[in-house]
Amino acid sequence: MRQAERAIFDLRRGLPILLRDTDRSVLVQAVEGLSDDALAALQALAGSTAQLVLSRHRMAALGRTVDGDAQALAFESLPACEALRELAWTRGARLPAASTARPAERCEDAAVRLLARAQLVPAAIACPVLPARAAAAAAEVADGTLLAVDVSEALRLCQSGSGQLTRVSEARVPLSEADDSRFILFREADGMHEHVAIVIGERARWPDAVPVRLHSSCLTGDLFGSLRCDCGEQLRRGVAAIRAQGGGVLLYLTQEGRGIGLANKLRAYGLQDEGLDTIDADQVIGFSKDERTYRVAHEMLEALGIPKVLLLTNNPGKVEALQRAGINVVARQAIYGAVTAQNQRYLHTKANRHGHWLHDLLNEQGEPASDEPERLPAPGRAPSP
Ligand SMILES: Nc1nc2c(ncn2[C@@H]2O[C@H](COP(=O)(O)OP(=O)(O)OP(=O)(O)O)[C@@H](O)[C@H]2O)c(=O)[nH]1
Ligand SMILES: [Zn+2]
Repeated sequence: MRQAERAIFDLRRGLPILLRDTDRSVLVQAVEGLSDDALAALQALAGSTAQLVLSRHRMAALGRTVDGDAQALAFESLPACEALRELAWTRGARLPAASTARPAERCEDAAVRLLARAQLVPAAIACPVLPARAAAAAAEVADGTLLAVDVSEALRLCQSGSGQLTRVSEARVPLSEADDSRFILFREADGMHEHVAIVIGERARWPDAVPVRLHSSCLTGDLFGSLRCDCGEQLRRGVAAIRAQGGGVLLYLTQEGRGIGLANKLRAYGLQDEGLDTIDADQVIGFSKDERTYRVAHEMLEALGIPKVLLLTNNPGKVEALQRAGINVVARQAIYGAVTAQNQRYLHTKANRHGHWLHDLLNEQGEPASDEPERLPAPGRAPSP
């Protein structure tokens, strides 16, 4: 999958890539960072008029419910870059009347998925390469100017991730809440994403069902104590709760902003300041309510030899994902941060629209009612809230 992984870097740099299917090739580029000159150059190389490809979440934000995961929009007269950007992620933008939408073909679909994986706004410019221009495009591929990627490979990367993790390095790192901790770093095959397992206490003293927390990174909350979310407190309380039970593991997953990346999370915060909730804000930028998968977490638990866990979370999705992957989640323990004036709305949205188990906390309006572990049904059956 090397070409597809390389494509992510090119897209992030604002370069075009060539996606190749069996019967067609399409030049694609991120709308984010696009200039009018780059757009003209792309169309000249392909010999075709560009289309705008948007995710179905963005289409929904534009008021269109559509089939499929992405739509390709054709215009009677192609808008300038600035207007394309507006269509890609500005709130309140309207589709021009003289535009037609059709379900994206494989290349266009892969373009949007690659952009999401690159943590850019999932909106692409796509120009099918006309037969008369195929030789010119091939020449750019041959001299290394343009990266060509097989569309099946790109789709595979986006669907399943980049394969095996490598355990890279480790060290003892005493923490204020757990002075007997080790950090073990894992790297994904794409070389881009790294995740850390914080192993707390002596393994011989761990409970049979190992206390585990999956924590998705949140720069603003974890590092700076942002009051907009509950992450920072959950992180520290998570370490302390694991320590208090004799030790276990906190997996610190590089999944900033529920997988949309910091740049997009800050865009989403701007939209929340205009009145949208956390889910609708992500949708305006083109994302689902949660872009995370927990395949990496499962692989890390396997690498560490942990088949049976007590999971510290309020998120039913995490329990389900680990159970589906074959980890025996025997119990679930609530892990709360404090409710503040600034994060109250966010927590209510998590409870009401994400289905997080936060109602006890929010009803209490203060300290949690209970953080006793709650036993879960055997895998295969849905856990009760
Ligand atoms: N997109 C987006 N992400 C956010 C926002 N606020 C916090 N996050 C991210 O949400 C994630 C929260 O991660 P976790 O605390 O692991 O997960 P959770 O789904 O809340 O589940 P538990 O804490 O285990 O109950 C982090 O990646 C944060 O960066 C927001 O307003 N928008
Ligand atoms: Zn946070």
